[in-house]
This record gives sequence, C-alpha cells and structure tokens, in this order.
Amino acid sequence: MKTPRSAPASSRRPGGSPKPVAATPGLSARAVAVDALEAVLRQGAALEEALDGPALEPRDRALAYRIVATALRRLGTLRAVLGKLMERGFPKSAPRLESVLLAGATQILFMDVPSHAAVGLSVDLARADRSTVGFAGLVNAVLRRLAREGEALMAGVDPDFADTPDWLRQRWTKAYGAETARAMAAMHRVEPPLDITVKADPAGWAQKLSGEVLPTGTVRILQAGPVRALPGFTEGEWWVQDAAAALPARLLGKVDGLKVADLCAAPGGKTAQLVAAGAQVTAVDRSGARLTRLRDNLARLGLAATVVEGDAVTFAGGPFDAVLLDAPCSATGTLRRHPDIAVSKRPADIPTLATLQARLLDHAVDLVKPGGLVVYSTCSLEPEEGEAQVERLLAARTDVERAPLGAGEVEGLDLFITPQGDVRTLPSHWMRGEAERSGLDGFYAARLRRRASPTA
Ligand SMILES: C[S@@+](CC[C@H](N)C(=O)[O-])C[C@H]1O[C@@H](n2cnc3c(N)ncnc32)[C@H](O)[C@@H]1O
Repeated sequence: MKTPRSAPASSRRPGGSPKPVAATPGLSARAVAVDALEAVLRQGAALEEALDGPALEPRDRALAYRIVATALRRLGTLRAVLGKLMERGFPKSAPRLESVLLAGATQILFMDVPSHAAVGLSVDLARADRSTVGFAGLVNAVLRRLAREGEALMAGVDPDFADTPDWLRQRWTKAYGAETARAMAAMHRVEPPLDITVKADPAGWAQKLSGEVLPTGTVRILQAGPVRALPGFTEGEWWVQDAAAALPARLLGKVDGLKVADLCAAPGGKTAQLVAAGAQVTAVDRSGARLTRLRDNLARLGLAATVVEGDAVTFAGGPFDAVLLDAPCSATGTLRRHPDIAVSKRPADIPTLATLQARLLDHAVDLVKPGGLVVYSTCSLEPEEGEAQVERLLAARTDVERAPLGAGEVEGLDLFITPQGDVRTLPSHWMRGEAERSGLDGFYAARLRRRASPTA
C-alpha cells in the first residue's frame, strides 16, 4: 500500500492568504479527514494507514475517522448528489476540492453535525489550501444548497446501487442472488459494532463492557470508543476480532497439545485463539511489519508462539498435526470495517490472488501429517477465493478429502454451514434487530483432511 504523499493541511505552508487550520475549533479533525480522503481516493492508501500519521486528540481522531469512513461508505451517493450540484463537474486544477466537498456533504447528510458548522468549516478548509482557496465561494454555495435540498437530491439515488462498485454488485448478485446482494449493500452502509474474542468468561466481559455474547462466543460491543481505553485491553484479556474471523480456528476442534502451523498469521488473531486453546503454534507470515504487530499482540495477551518470517508457499517446517491457512485475499468480506476496499480493489486482483491461494493451499496440505486437518479460510465474498479453491484442490489431489462440519459440532455455527459442510458467512447474516448490532464479515472456511493413505 502506498502512504499518503501530502502533508496534513494543518502543517502545509501554502503561503499568502490561506490561514492555518488549527486556529478554529474542530477544523484540525476535518483537515485530517480531507487529507485522508485524498490519500485513499487518489493514492491508494488504506484508510487506517491514511489516518495513522497526524497527531490528533483521540476525540478529533475518532471524528476524522467517522467522516472518512462514512464518506467512503456513501461515496457513490455523495458523488451522485454533488454531481447534480456541480453541472460543470469538478475543476481539474483542484482535485482536492472534491474531498473538501465529500467531507462537508458527509457531515451534512449522514452525521450529527449542524449544517452551518459543516458548511463554515468546509469553507475555512477550502481557504486553507492553495489549490482550493479560489473555490471557497463555490464550496459555500454547493454545501448550503445541499443543506437545504439534500433529502430531495438523495431521493433519486438508489444507495444499494450507488454505493457498491458495479463490478462487486454484479459478482455478488451472481453468487448470492439480487435480494442478498441488496441486503449486503445495506449492511455496508452501517458502522459495524466492535467484536472481541476473550480469553475466558465471555458473559463476564460482556457485562463489564456493556456488550452481549453472540451465539459463537464472540463479545459484541456497541459504541465502544477508543479500544485501548476499554477495561481488559491493557491487561491482555481480549483482542479485537470480527465474529466471522473467529470461526476458522474453531473448525480445528480440540487443539490442546497439538503442533499447529498458522500460515499467513499476522496480525495474529487466529494465532492467539490457537495458543489460548493450548496449541503449540508456529506462526508464519512474509510481512515483517505485520509480524511486529503479531508479536506485540501476543506479548500484550501473555501468549507465546514460534514466529517465522517467510513465504508460506515454500515454508519448510513440519509435519504438523494441523494447519490453518487464512490466505491473503481481496478482503471484500470486510467492507463494513474497511470501506476503502471498495476503492482500492480491482477485478484483476481476484485471479492474481486466486493463483497465490492455490499454491498456498497445496503447500498447506503438504505440511500436515497424514490424517491431520487443514482449515482453509478467506475473508472474501468471491467464490474464486473460497469454494472454487477447495473444489480445485479436491479435483487435483487424491491425498486430501473434505472433513465436512456437522450440525451442532461448533456452537452457534449451524446457520453458516453450506450443503457441502463448509462455512460461508455474509455481512447480511445474523440480523439482530438494528443493523448497527447485526451482521458479520463475509468469510469462507473449509475443513479438509489429509488422508492417512492416498486413494486412487
Ligand atoms: C488475511 S491476512 C491474515 C490474518 C491473520 N490470519 C489473523 O487472523 O490475524 C493475510 C496475511 O497473509 C500474509 N501473506 C501474504 N502472502 C503470503 C505468503 N506468500 N506467505 C506468507 N504470508 C503471506 C500477509 O502478510 C497477511 O498478513
């Protein structure tokens, strides 16, 4: 991923008339939000990366995050509505102007920010940058009109279509049907709850954190605020992990005392689950930076694993009692939490990733003992990265078979078991009243067994 090239507006020295943005309360958060939007939309930066750099108070950081995440979730709708107000389109000489307007329109249409404040701060932001200072009047006019006519302008836009890139909507309609594709689009518009995996006592932690225990044991918390400030974080009692991401490791069943390879392990959510369940884990990942996060996470949790930096396609350890391969993928199942993925991913990414996944899966089977289990998972909604990988493997090799999941085998999982005995979750699954407390990431997981003796 590229990192943002532009310095935050708050630190730019455009010279002359632009005024420093930190002078007005609330402006720094908006400036950082606009910079981050620019980085995501024009430089391919990941959202979290884009918000990583600038120093901000936690409250301002949270506000900047909400502006950018909401703008990305509603990007198609926002562009459609702004397009109606900008008959001549966005001036090519000021690409940043679009981000100023997107951030302003997001606050007016989708956030609890008084319109006059959103308009005023957006105009100040336009004035603070050399490339947009000449468009401050336009920003004022467009956003004021939006504040008056926003509802009517949005009425003609179907968000299920507008906010999902065409290529993804078409794929999901083909794979899951039009109705489900619409239901998934609706979930992608909503800020998801915080899901955590606890070492022990989910009910106790749910009570302490004002959350609820989901049927699979994940604790779900609404309106959590900064994660690090929550009870139990510093003490290493739990880690952040979407409810769906917590499922693959559980397909291995009892792992106490087993030697388990966790391939593509960083930042370590599944490694932590396996270690906490008593396995001797070898965690392999090729990214040194992500392994640093894995080591930090394990240290905070007081858990230990053997960590190997290297390519899992050629990793020469083993044999292992069991292998978990949580393969790199398009991550289209995580759009609720990472709305930047709708911007950064391209159709051509799917076959490239599928080729890598096939090589990783073949090698994962080679690393397990005869009779041992392999779990293959991806956080993708694309069948080429899930179901099709397993079908290909089973067609190509006689030394591996599916070990289908049975009903009632893993608590809370029955809803997601496919006719083949795999697991498929969708963002629109698990509707539990309001959308804000519903859903889970889109995941695929299959359990396979290396045969004790290959059959012809
Ligand atoms: C989906 S993430 C893994 C998430 C992790 N299993 C967890 O639960 O926290 C995929 C990981 O695969 C790693 N990766 C990609 N290609 C790899 C390869 N050829 N060998 C090893 N790791 C690889 C990436 O660095 C990334 O950390």
